[in-house]
Amino acid sequence: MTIIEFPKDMKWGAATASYQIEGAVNEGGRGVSIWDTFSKTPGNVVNGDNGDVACDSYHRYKEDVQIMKELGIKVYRFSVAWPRIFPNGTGEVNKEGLEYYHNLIDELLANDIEPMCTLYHWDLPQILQDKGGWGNRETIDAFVAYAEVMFKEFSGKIKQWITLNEPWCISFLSNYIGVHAPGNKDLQLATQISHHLLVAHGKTVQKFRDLNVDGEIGIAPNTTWLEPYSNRQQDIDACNREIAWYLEWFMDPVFKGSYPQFMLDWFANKGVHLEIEDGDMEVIHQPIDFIGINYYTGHVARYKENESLLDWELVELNYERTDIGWPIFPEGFYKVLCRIKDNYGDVPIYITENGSCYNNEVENGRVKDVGRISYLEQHLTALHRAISSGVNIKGYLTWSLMDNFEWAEGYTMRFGIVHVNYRTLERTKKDSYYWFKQTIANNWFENK
Ligand SMILES: CCOCCOc1ccc(-c2cn(C[C@@H]3NC[C@@H](O)[C@H]3O)nn2)cc1
Repeated sequence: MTIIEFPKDMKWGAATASYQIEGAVNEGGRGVSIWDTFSKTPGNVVNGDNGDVACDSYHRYKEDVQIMKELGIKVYRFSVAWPRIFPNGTGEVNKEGLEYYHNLIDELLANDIEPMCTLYHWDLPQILQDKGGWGNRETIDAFVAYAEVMFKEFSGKIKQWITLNEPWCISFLSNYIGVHAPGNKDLQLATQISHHLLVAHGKTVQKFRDLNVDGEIGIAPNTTWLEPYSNRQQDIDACNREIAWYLEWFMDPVFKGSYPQFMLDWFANKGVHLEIEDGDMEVIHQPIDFIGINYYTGHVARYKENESLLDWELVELNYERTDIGWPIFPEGFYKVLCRIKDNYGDVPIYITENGSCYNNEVENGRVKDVGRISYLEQHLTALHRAISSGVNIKGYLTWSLMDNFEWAEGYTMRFGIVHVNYRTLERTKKDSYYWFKQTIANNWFENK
């Protein structure tokens, strides 16, 4: 038995996102988002699920905040739906949208919970997509204008801001692989979008500084880990390319002011020509206050010529998997955090998403999600190893507070520590909720 104890100032929290929990898509003056369009296009989402109702948090946020308060979290990460603030993407501000988020934030503050606000968690106003979306440089300034309204409206209430959630998903998953909205399958477009996203991030950080907003600002890349199957250089290089595709492709421009040259060369060999305007890299290279790191899973892989985009293949070693099929790979969590420290030094890091999919249902009023508790034990141990190795971890927010709309998987995949009955919208705290509550209260847990 080993006690895993965290630093005294560790901030514990939970995370959600607007399109995944709010519902009320036609209320409060909200405009249409690309996920409304994508989810209602047949074949894109399992069972044809969509976010029309989701967890109905738009109406039930007070109940949700009480669940957070009982949990004992210090910080709650949520995202703002851009189409609630600018229904048409730009132009007239929707006051009802601002009012909803004031009500949510006031409820959090009244219960001594700090709001961590993600400005963009994938629900782009459809009207902007109709004009090219993130593939159109004009969307950059539309995003900065939206962020400016949010900064001016909520400065003083929100002290931690995240510009973009998972830029790899926004660019490559959604515009090259094509399984998320808007569903393009174009490497040139996706790579150019990744650049526009970084410019939007940098210009937003500049605006944040210019407005002298009280608080901190960061960005939340999603990460993965590929462990080389052998110590052959080709296996090591192949795994490095995939890890860099999620991490250094985005964080090197932010922290070093340039893209990784080996990745630029790789994309050039695939016919990609990145349009970089004068001053773009300087704008992207704005100092930020923290990084939000999202980590779920890793794999073992090896080089395979002409296989997929980056010439690697998975090697099946029968790791235990969660119900969504992702291997349970806590070693990768530890290693990617150490890689971030090696790359970028002591930048403060919040784990803004880590969690697992287990689809246990309610039985006699209880949800025995033992798999999720085991996942948390393994990944919090990996996190503790990283802290012990000198990684500057400031907080851990689990994904997710509650079961919700898991994008292309719809409602079939449950990531919450609170179960949601999507027919009745009843919330049921899972065994993992009580385990996490005790861990937060103790600031330690026992590894058996
Ligand atoms: C068919 C080929 O497919 C290639 C990989 O396809 C995916 C799909 C999904 C993910 C994915 C989903 N999540 C969880 C979310 N993070 C943000 C929050 O909104 C959570 O819901 N993280 N990563 C990655 C890769």
